[in-house]
Amino acid sequence: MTNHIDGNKVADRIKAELHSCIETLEQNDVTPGLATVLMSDDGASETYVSMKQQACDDIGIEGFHIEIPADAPEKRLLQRIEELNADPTVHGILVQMPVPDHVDESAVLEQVDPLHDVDGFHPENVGRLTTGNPRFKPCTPHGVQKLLEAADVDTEGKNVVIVGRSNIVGKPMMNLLVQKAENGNATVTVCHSRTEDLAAKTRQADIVIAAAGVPELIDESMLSEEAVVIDVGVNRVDTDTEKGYELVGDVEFESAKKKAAAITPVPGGVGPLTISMLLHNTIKAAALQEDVAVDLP
Ligand SMILES: Nc1nc(=O)c2c([nH]1)NC[C@@H]1CN(c3ccc(C(=O)N[C@@H](CCC(=O)O)C(=O)O)cc3)C=[N+]21
Repeated sequence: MTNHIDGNKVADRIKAELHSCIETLEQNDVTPGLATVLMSDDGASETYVSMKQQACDDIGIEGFHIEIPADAPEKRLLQRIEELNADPTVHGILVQMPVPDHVDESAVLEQVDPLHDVDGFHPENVGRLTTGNPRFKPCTPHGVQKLLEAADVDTEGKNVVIVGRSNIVGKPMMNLLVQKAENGNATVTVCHSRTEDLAAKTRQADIVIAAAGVPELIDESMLSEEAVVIDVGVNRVDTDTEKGYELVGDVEFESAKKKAAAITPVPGGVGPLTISMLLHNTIKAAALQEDVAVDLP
């Protein structure tokens, strides 16, 4: 019987656990603040940013939403980030990716003060993650760990195949899973667009984490019996429905669920955890900057 892992349920539990941290901060006259910066014409980015701001409202984090025209010069974005770094009411800063082609992504990520970098994308925070002493775990990979934990899937000694090598999911996911730590200690293979015979690799996996951004790339034929399947895909496929698109994962869900011991859906799987772990990192940033001890879940 396949275990359908309910991301919304796990995300709601984590948000409930975060409430006590917010109360501790309030008792110390601290209101955590998260600034989201959007410089994009992409509809998906607007959706995600509004979801993040809504989640902040729900939990009591003060949200600041900044929009910069997609055709503005790069220096306008860099200057705005500099102002946010210096704003005492802002503890977390997230610049929604992707940024426009004319903007240097690395320059943007390095402009965010590492103590405000709630994505965990700043090189200093990537370095701390890879050396096993993370300040901020990137939200989606950390959310995947929370889903595996909730599904009682132990990663120790398991063969994990990550499909995708992005800086925001694949690579940090690999780093978290190889660490000598709880929810780590796995043997990890990272596959990507140049991998030969992908199916041969994924069929060896106890756990498959699909984060390639390719709609329905993984199907039943590519899985071992009782594999655990985590679908990180958030692909918008155009349809003639009212919404104009449907959200499709990197896994062909109806096919994969025939073989998987546990599987996450899209939507309703990893996405909600990305949001919850962003709230987690924002609370951690406020606690660090304001020197308040909180007991994070
Ligand atoms: N600096 C930065 N940090 C990010 O964390 C970041 C980013 N840029 N750029 C884009 C990706 C994507 N991302 C998602 C967040 C929530 C859902 C989510 O909650 N999705 C819902 C469905 C939402 C819908 O209906 O479209 C679900 O899967 O249930 C999905 C994707 C964060 N990202």
